[in-house]
Formats: sequence, structure tokens, C-alpha cells
Amino acid sequence: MKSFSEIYEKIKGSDRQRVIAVAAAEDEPVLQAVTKAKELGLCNAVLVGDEEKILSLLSELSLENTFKIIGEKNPAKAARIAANLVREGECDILMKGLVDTKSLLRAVLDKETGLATGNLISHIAAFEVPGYDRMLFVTDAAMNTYPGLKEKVGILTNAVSFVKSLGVETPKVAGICAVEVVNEAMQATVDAAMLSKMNDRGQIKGCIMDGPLALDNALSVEAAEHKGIKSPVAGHADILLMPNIESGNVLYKALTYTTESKSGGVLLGAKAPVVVTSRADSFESKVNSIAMAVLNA
Ligand SMILES: CCCC(=O)SCCNC(=O)CCNC(=O)[C@H](O)C(C)(C)COP(=O)(O)OP(=O)(O)OC[C@H]1O[C@@H](n2cnc3c(N)ncnc32)[C@H](O)[C@@H]1OP(=O)(O)O
Repeated sequence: MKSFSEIYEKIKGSDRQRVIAVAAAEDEPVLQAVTKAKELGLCNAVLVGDEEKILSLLSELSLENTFKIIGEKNPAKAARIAANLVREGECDILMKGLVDTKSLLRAVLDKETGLATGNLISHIAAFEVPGYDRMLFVTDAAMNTYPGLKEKVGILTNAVSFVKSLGVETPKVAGICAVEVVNEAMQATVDAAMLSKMNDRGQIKGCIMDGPLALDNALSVEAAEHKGIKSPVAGHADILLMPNIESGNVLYKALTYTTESKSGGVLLGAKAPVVVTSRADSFESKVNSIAMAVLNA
């Protein structure tokens, strides 16, 4: 898997059109993205939010309203209504509009109206980075704050299953740390080593996991050789398992702002995929995120 175009190709064979429920849809970039996604034949959408603002924004953007709108001015309530549409099977994907991430995630976790299943829910971001020979997946930049070993197993399981569904038979996972040796003063190195051993012994299946690895060793064969690291993952990582939300989010935003990467992201492990894009994301990235969600719906 090298590019987003392969994801778009896979969607072309899809049996039915998916429907996205947009929470607090009164947001210019999100309206542009769902309109584009519909034009591309990726999906249809139901817009939940401030109806007056939605209609006025569509008109300002010279976009024809071809969507069903459900009026709700309070963004947190709109998030719960949109999540419930997905829970009830009227829609297939939830997408964040002009509502803060925490409110959207709380709507996802709500036991009565949300999308929790008992599985761990985690975020995966995909990057097409110029010069890297494969798609690079980063997890978790958005949902789990300070995951312990058990949560990291859940994050890893979600990521591996998603990346396999894209056609990567045995994803290579790097447990990213500040160094490539176990140091008990850095819990992430201990967690990465335990995950690697769990993978060796078949407790974690479907991938080749190695760690601790520093980012340079994960991405560059030369850097790994220079340090004498012998690892099937070094220089060839498909998935970067980040130690916590700060490192994940910083890497996500660094790739977004300082490289010409194409990107997208989605929440996995819930009843249905959830698109949680950031203000930092481009229009193209929002459409790519919808495509990732459609493929997973
Ligand atoms: C990458 C682009 C987009 C971004 O930049 S996003 C920006 C950064 N992201 C964020 O600010 C969100 C970070 N996460 C959070 O704030 C919190 O973890 C989050 C998701 C709001 C949940 O926190 P709280 O509302 O305090 O909930 P809580 O921890 O008390 O848990 C309530 C119930 O939900 C469950 N839960 C929490 N996280 C879960 C998860 N990942 N998967 C599955 N279930 C989960 C938790 O077990 C609890 O269940 P129960 O009530 O004990 O049965």
C-alpha cells in the first residue's frame, strides 16, 4: 500500500453507498469535504447542526444542498444525535464538524446513544510521505491519552486489522520510543519490549512488532545499520505505535505542516468508523479521511 489512490480504487468496487452523519455540520471545510466526497461517489451525508448556518454557508460556498438536515443548535447535542443515527443504523459513519473533539469523543463513548462496543477505540492516521516507500500509519494521535500496556495491545490490534484490510498482509509495527534500548526509567521502552515479546510468542498476531525503536531506526535502514540494530521492522515500518497522545499528535502535526505528505485519519474499534479531523488538516486530508472511513464501514 503506497498511496491514497489505492484506497480510492478499493472503494470503487463497493456494493452500496455509505451515509455519513456530520455532527455540528455548520463548518465550511467540512461542508466542502462532504460535498466533494458525494461528488466522488464515496458517500452521502446527513447534516446535524444549526440549519440556518448550514444553509447560509452552503449558499456562500455556492454549493447546492442535496443533503438531509436535522436542526440542532447545540454542538454537543448535535454530536449525540449524529452518533445515535449511526448507532441506530440510519447512517454508517460519524464525522466531526464544528464541535470540540472532547464532546465528539464523549458522544462516541456514551452508553445510551453512542458507538462503544466494549472494544478499545483508537485513532489511526495515514500518511503518504514523499520519499518513504510505503504508507505510514501513526497511532494514537487523538483518542487515548496515556495508554498502558493493555491499551497499547488494543491500539495495536485495531491498527493491524485496519492496515491488513488495506492489503498489507503482515504489517511491520515499530514501538516508538526515545531510544532503542530498554530503560526502566522510560516506561514506553518497557512497554515496547513487552509488546515485541508478546508478538514473538503469538500473543499479538498478524503483524511483526519490534521495539523499542527510535523514530530514525524505524524509518531509515541506514540509521538502524549505523546503530547496529538488526530488526525486520527497522527502516520498513508500516505502523508507528506512539508512546502517548503528545508524541502521536506532535508527529501528526509535524508531518502535516512541514512535509508535502498526503494524509487522512479515522477512529477504529467503535460500532462504526468516526472521522475526527483537525483544523490543521487540509481539504484533501478531510476527503481522504472520509475515504478511509468508507472503506472501514
Ligand atoms: C489527530 C487530529 C485530531 C486531533 O488533533 S484531536 C486532539 C487531541 N485529542 C483529545 O483532546 C482527546 C483526548 N482524549 C480525552 O480527552 C479522553 O480520553 C476522552 C476520549 C474524552 C474520554 O475521557 P472521559 O470523558 O473523561 O472518559 P473516561 O476516561 O472517564 O471514560 C468513560 C468511559 O469510556 C470508556 N473509554 C474511555 N476511553 C475509551 C477508549 N479509548 N475506548 C473505549 N472506551 C473508552 C471508559 O472505560 C469509561 O467506561 P466505563 O464508564 O468505566 O464503563
